[in-house]
Amino acid sequence: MSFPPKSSRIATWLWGHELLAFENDANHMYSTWVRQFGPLFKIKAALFHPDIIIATDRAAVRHIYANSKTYIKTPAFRNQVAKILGKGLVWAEGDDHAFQRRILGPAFSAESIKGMANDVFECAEQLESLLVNHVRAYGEQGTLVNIFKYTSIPTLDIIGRVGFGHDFNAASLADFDPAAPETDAQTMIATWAGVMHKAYTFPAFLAPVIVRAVPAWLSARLSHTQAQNRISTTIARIAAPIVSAAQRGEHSGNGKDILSILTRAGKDSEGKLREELTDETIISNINTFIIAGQQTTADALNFTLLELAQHPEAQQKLRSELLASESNLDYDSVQEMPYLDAVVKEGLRLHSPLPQPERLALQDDVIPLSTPIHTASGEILHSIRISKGQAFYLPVITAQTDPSVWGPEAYTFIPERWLSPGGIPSQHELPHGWSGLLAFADGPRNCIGYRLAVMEMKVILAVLIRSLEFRDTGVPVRQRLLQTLSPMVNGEAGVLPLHVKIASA
Ligand code: HEM
Repeated sequence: MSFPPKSSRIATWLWGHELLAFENDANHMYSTWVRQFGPLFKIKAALFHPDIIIATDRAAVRHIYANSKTYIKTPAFRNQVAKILGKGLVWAEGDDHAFQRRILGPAFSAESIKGMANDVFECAEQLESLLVNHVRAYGEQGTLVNIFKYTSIPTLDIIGRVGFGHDFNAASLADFDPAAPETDAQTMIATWAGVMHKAYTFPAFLAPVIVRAVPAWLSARLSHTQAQNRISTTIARIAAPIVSAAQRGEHSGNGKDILSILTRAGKDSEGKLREELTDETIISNINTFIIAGQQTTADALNFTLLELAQHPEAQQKLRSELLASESNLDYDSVQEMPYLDAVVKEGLRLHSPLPQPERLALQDDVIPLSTPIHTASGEILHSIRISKGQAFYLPVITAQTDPSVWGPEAYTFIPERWLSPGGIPSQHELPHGWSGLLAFADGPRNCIGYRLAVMEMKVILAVLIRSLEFRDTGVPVRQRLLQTLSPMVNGEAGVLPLHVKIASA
């Protein structure tokens, strides 16, 4: 298997190829190397760790995701997850994961998500009025807005409401001092911002590299882990009494939130809550949904709004589709809008918020390949043997922008490609995953919240684009992997300036 060159500039003896990948935009180096070495190659890991396989080969990725009991999340990652999210769905492996997934599944079915639509619309409309009022104060020409500060408002409010019937009242996030947060929502977002602002520094590169090399007790002392812990402490404090009430059958939600569905689905044949469904499991999962579902969806919205600002013709086309709708916007009308659907898919293709899932092989295995490897001795390999302990990175944006699959305009935002016959590669050229993408991963551990995420994106974009116009400022925006995919401007993380004005019909 090939390696990128080992010149000291590219692979240093101490940091392998990992530092270079970390310093560049998310997946950028992997995309460069895929063009040179094909969709499966090895990189040198930092601190003398064994080499890591980078895989975007669709048969290999499908095999890895499908065999989730053989390819697990790395122990270092799970240690962090246990402390930050608790021992919920993201942390669980094997039979425990299968149990949790079975119990939680009904809360994320198509029908359950439809039942959450009113909450999603209300939160989206609240953001719409907030922005409209803000922008209107500047008259017709509108004003510059750091949209990054606004997209977390509906995504946090939605997950609070549909998660456990709690209102975070996140509107105050539009204007607050992160050094002196006053509400739970402000504490959580300020903590997240603190983590993100450090996440592109060298210590942040070092943290996971050290975590995989040292025992769990030491990793827990890293400030990085401790900061994230503050988010889960806040969530646990809010969630604990609500969960206890739900366990007693006294939860006052509207019956359509995840907690209500979970406590209904988690009852045994005698109507008693199954004992495996402890308060701790439920609180860990509420925590998991808030952290896994809030910033990811906000990131997807940030970058899709940036693309729409940079492609005014696409934005106008979307607005025309929204305004042409004869009925008021509701769950059904939003589902039926083809251009909106194409915009969401194109946004997630180019800007997947979790662009680098990783896995570790628990046993020796043979992995099938869709692109055969030609060895130096002239052999053609249609599969590769790997050994127990082999680590993998599965770069999502690299796979979804590979010009050998998506063509010469692979990196360009073209929603129309999803609407014209032959506009996207044929099914056998695409990975197995939602809409032929890997944005929500694949297999038994795919994103359980994908339907909710897609509905949130559709509703929030629909509500914003019908009344506001977003324009690019021309400032270069980088997309760095800082826990999730984050915009960075002039070296500052969490900044995405867009010019916003009231839309003319
Ligand atoms: C655009 C938004 C989102 C994206 C792109 C996204 C992406 C992903 C990806 C790639 C994974 C697999 C990670 C891995 O296995 O390494 C994942 C897992 C997960 N996601 Fe999402 N997600 C989004 C929104 C949400 C939402 C809204 C929720 C819940 C409310 C959620 C909850 C979860 C959970 C619980 C898992 C773990 C599933 C399991 O291991 O069985 N996500 N997500």
